[in-house]
Amino acid sequence: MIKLEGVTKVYKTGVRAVNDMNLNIDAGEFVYVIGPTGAGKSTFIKLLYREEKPTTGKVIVDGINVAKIKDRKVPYFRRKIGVVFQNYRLLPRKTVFENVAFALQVTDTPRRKIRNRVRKVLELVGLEDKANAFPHELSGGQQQRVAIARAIVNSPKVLIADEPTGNLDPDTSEGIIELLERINEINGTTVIVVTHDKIIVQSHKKRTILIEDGCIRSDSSLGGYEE
Ligand SMILES: Nc1ncnc2c1ncn2[C@@H]1O[C@H](COP(=O)(O)OP(=O)(O)OP(=O)(O)O)[C@@H](O)[C@H]1O
Repeated sequence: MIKLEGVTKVYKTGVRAVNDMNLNIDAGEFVYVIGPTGAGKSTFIKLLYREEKPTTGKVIVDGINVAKIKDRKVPYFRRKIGVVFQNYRLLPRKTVFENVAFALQVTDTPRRKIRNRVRKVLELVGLEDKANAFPHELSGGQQQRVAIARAIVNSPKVLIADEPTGNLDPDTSEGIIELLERINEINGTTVIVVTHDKIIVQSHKKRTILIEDGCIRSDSSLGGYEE
């Protein structure tokens, strides 16, 4: 589903954020990406959803060479990939329902279909009773669940979460990770989670990729990592 071939990213400032990276992630995998601050984790995932283009090398997502996508086709490509961030990034003046529906409205889906689909994903994330609430009326964990619902409403093939539990307490974090695992299992979505949370990585025993200085230092399918 995801393939990196000799990928290097050098920013205009001269910083080499990703350095000759090679990687394969199969459809349906659940992968943690860990590493110290500044290691290149965010750059790695930005390359996947074409927020950045590689300086050299190839990034292939679902058979598509990401750097070759024409600018006007980027929105179509992005429907294959749902992205969730640490700070939720919800629209503050829209309700939970509207925040999730928004992602479908831009795709011209009929209204009835939108309603049914949004209800279904809100049920999956456990927020069916919060459809009419505004983001500020929700806890951090609930806001992250809305962000996840929004990210999966278009049924993407890949779901990327960049520090999804960074602002949450341990119990709430565990709930978010369990939800991401459920989406992986139920929908077969390929899930990539960037995290600093050692407890989560050590306890969930999923494939774990350690990035340091823009390189993959270890890649363990058994989960966990060596310090
Ligand atoms: N737009 C940019 N322009 C120039 N340099 C950048 C840019 N974005 C990131 N960098 C640099 O690239 C390197 C890798 O950054 P990146 O954000 O990918 O690391 P990270 O592993 O996600 O870090 P953190 O865990 O702190 O989020 C860092 O040295 C950073 O300063």
